[in-house]
Amino acid sequence: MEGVDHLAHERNKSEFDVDAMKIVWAGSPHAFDVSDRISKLVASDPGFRKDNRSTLSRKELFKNTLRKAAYAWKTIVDLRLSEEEAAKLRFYVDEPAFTDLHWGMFIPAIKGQGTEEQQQKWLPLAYKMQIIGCYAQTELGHGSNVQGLETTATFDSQTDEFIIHSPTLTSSKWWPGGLGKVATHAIAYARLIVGGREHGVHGFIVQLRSLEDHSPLLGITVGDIGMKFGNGAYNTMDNGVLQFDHVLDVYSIAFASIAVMLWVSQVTCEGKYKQSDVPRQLVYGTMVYVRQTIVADASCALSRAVCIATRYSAVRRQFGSQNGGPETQVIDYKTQQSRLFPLLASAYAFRFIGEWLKWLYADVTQRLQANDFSTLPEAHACTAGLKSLTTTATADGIEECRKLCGGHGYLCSSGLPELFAVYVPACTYEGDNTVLLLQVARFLMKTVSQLGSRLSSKKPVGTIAYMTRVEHLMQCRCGVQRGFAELSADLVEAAVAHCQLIVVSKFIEKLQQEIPGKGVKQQLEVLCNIYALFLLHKHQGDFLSTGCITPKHAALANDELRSLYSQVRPNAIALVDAFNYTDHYLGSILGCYDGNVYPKLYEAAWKDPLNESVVPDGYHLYIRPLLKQEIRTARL
Ligand SMILES: CCCCC/C=C\C/C=C\C/C=C\CCCCC(=O)SCCNC(=O)CCNC(=O)[C@H](O)C(C)(C)COP(=O)(O)OP(=O)(O)OC[C@H]1O[C@@H](n2cnc3c(N)ncnc32)[C@H](O)[C@@H]1OP(=O)(O)O
Ligand SMILES: Cc1cc2nc3c(=O)[nH]c(=O)nc-3n(C[C@H](O)[C@H](O)[C@H](O)COP(=O)(O)OP(=O)(O)OC[C@H]3O[C@@H](n4cnc5c(N)ncnc54)[C@H](O)[C@@H]3O)c2cc1C
Repeated sequence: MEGVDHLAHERNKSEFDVDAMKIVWAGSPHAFDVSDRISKLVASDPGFRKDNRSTLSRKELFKNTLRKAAYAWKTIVDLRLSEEEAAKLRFYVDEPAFTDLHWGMFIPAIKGQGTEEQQQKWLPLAYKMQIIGCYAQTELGHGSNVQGLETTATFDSQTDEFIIHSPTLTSSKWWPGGLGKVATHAIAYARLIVGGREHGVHGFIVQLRSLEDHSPLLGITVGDIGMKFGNGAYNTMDNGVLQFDHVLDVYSIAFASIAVMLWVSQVTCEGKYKQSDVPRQLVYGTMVYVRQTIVADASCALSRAVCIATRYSAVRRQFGSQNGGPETQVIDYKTQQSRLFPLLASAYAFRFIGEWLKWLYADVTQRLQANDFSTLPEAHACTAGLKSLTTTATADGIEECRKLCGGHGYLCSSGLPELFAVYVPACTYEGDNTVLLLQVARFLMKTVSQLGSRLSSKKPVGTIAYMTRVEHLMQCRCGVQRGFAELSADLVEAAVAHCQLIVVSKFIEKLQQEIPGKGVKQQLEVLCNIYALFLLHKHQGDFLSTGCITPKHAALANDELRSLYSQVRPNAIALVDAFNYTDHYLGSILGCYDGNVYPKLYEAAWKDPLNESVVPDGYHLYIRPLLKQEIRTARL
């Protein structure tokens, strides 16, 4: 029945202050206030409805996305929302669109790599959306290997301009989000050529389309690359293809012939290339920035799936009826708990590692401005490794949540298929996860000698076990006199172990902070222990081989895990309520707040266009002749 909370009995079991946990999850009272207010604003506005997406064609879907993006922008302007509130609104609208790349990459690239003069020119236009940008780095032939990009940018000292060109088919820009049909400008990455000499890959702001009639400019061929995984999902995004035919570009982002660059380099009016003494990898700075945002997004995506699966696991009953009594809630089965609760713990773990990574990025950015590059290698390794670890775990976790919901998890109305289809490219974009782990492995090879010293420092026992595991995995590999390439598969395992060590140790550090609210810290301690012991159980071979734990320890850890699952059980619904997601944002009948699933599933089925007629289109043409056929077959 509508209005009845079918999960009230579960909510009454909670042993902690849920409102206080909502603040912990949001990050602060202010952050909670903004999230709560904006999520409800979006949920209550029919202009942001999304329950019809699966019934739209690609063109209808894309046009609807443009409408929503424009409507969101009008809402932001009319309500004079702050940058923080606007970002939250775009998040809760929950539709991959060109705005992700405009706000998520184009603007950060100009802020991170542009000169003062370029920032003054481009940022006001971008902030007012008087230009729409994309990040055009990947090409048809190269994505992971940035130094293999083929697009060229040749400096013409006669005209003080750069000529951008796609010399081969494989140099076509391919994948940039927003490029296909919307972006008016791109930050295009190209090989800089000055005076016949090549100076590696740099970024250039290039106008693609007319601001008058949106037609591609002279020398620009641009379009969409076609349908992607899933039906709705990422097909709301116009990932594009772009070819340059000797396009004149006067706005290099990394170069300005008339402005001294703080960061990368400059090309003087006389056509001289001057490389300043900063690491060339600063040109990759935007990718580092986005990778740390993607870690925060992983906690959002995983928590969404876990919220759906947890609520539905409390609603769903199957088997176990005694004397005609109610059947057992599937959340009470130990197998369901052993699959679901580590994902719940991971969602919280990724939330806190995302907070730490945001601090690390801000710290390294501040140091860079003082020409202190000392923490750049660690920042790169951390953002690359944690992006890889959290997106892989989240993509796998969303799929596990679908399976935890049985058959109904496969319905679009569960919200899980769409969430999975939208989320899984995160394992590839912003760096293929294996390629990024190889970067971490390379960093570990260089710093493995320091691991030992870090072991001796006063660390909680749990962390010591995880540190010993990494050191052991590295020494087993480094000790073998074979090349990096030969050992790369093993070194990637050590890289994963290193990233898991970071997540566990930062979760433990979080618990050393003051955390207000009755029972809140206790719940987080349970979740931290579940995260750490679940991984120890999953990788116990590694831990046993270090000698850091014995088989008896491993067995005790498993017993403790079961006990921890029992401690989480009465608090599970409250722990997912703490995410404070509206039913609109969840987009899931199985995960609806009131748990009134079956009537909603049944009602939703009849809304499917296929049920607009009792007799389906095609019956008279195809089925009736089949049923009426007069085939004389002796066998039948
Ligand atoms: C619920 C749904 C949520 C949906 C998500 C919503 C929002 C999220 C927000 C945005 C996402 C939205 C849309 C998707 C956007 C996707 C955009 C993109 O994909 S942009 C393109 C991304 N491309 C890549 O990531 C390419 C990956 N490749 C590389 O980064 C590099 O090629 C490389 C693998 C790192 C190799 O580089 P290179 O060959 O130049 O260097 P090496 O020789 O390996 O190393 C030399 C040296 O430099 C160090 N180093 C490398 N990179 C960096 C860096 N970034 N920073 C600092 N240092 C770096 C490296 O460690 C080596 O050091 P040393 O060993 O000391 O020599
Ligand atoms: C949805 C989506 C949105 C995107 N948006 C953008 C965007 O806005 N802008 C943009 O510029 N790009 C974008 N991209 C492109 C994305 O950044 C690249 O696809 C990504 O960096 C992976 O590169 P690749 O496609 O070349 O993969 P490849 O490197 O070709 O990967 C193929 C396989 O080769 C393996 N491999 C590659 N190199 C090595 C190695 N050295 N050692 C071991 N294994 C290796 C990989 O692990 C993988 O298994 C997007 C991609 C997607 C899917």
